[in-house]
Amino acid sequence: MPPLVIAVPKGRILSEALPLLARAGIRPEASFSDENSRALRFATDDPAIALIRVRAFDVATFVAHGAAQLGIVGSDVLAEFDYSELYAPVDLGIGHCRLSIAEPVEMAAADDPRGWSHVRVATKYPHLTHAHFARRGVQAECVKLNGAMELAPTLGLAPRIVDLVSSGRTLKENGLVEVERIMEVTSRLVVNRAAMKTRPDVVPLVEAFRRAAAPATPSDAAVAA
Ligand SMILES: Nc1ncnc2c1ncn2[C@@H]1O[C@H](COP(=O)(O)OP(=O)(O)OP(=O)(O)O)[C@@H](O)[C@H]1O
Ligand SMILES: O=P(O)(O)OC[C@H]1O[C@H](OP(=O)(O)OP(=O)(O)O)[C@H](O)[C@@H]1O
Repeated sequence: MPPLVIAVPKGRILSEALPLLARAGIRPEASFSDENSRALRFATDDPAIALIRVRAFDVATFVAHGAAQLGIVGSDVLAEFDYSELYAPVDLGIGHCRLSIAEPVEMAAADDPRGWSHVRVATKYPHLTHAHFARRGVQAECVKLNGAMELAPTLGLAPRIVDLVSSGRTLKENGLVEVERIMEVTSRLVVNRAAMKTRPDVVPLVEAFRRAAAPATPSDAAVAA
């Protein structure tokens, strides 16, 4: 049987994913945690498990198509793609943020979201944005960007944005405020549904991730002390 491939996002999730992989008993070769390495596929100390490092938005695509059997991906990306081939059995409790609508501070002072009937929005999440506004009976026109959404209002690209917010610092430093939350986001373990049925090595690994993600209870801490 070929090695099981786990897709892990490069960028900000990687640093939070490393301790989680260690707790799940997955020990990658040293270059995996080196952001400067140009390698994309990495061995682990278990010849039956390999890791690939891909863009956060591509993790879902690799796993949905069976190119990787498991992956770590934000629930924002999962909701944006909505792949039926993906099963997301474990909330990994990392990558906490939220997807929100934001607009310039001055605009927010005189704006009432309940009065919106049509909005033009810059976002990396056109599907989620359309779906959210459609539920509210608002027609949304999306300008798709892949980053730096916060520039859109001041440069006249779109008066509002839909983007991820964590500390709120990026919004603040660009003169924007959050006016509505769309969803809370954490990273999930995703599994290719067909691989789950056909490969006996998938379920034990899902269980290893489940144990690795479980928050330590006070009694665990007492045992450890
Ligand atoms: N500010 C944040 N705080 C916590 N988690 C975040 C934050 N921003 C993004 N995330 C999570 O990390 C994932 C990847 O983030 P993002 O899309 O910004 O990619 P990136 O790490 O900048 O890499 P890329 O170069 O592929 O865009 C998101 O899908 C989301 O789940
Ligand atoms: O509320 P904050 O803590 O400031 O975080 C929010 C920022 O984090 C994400 O971008 P990221 O840093 O991943 O860069 P990107 O624009 O390249 O995706 C997101 O797109 C915001 O810009």
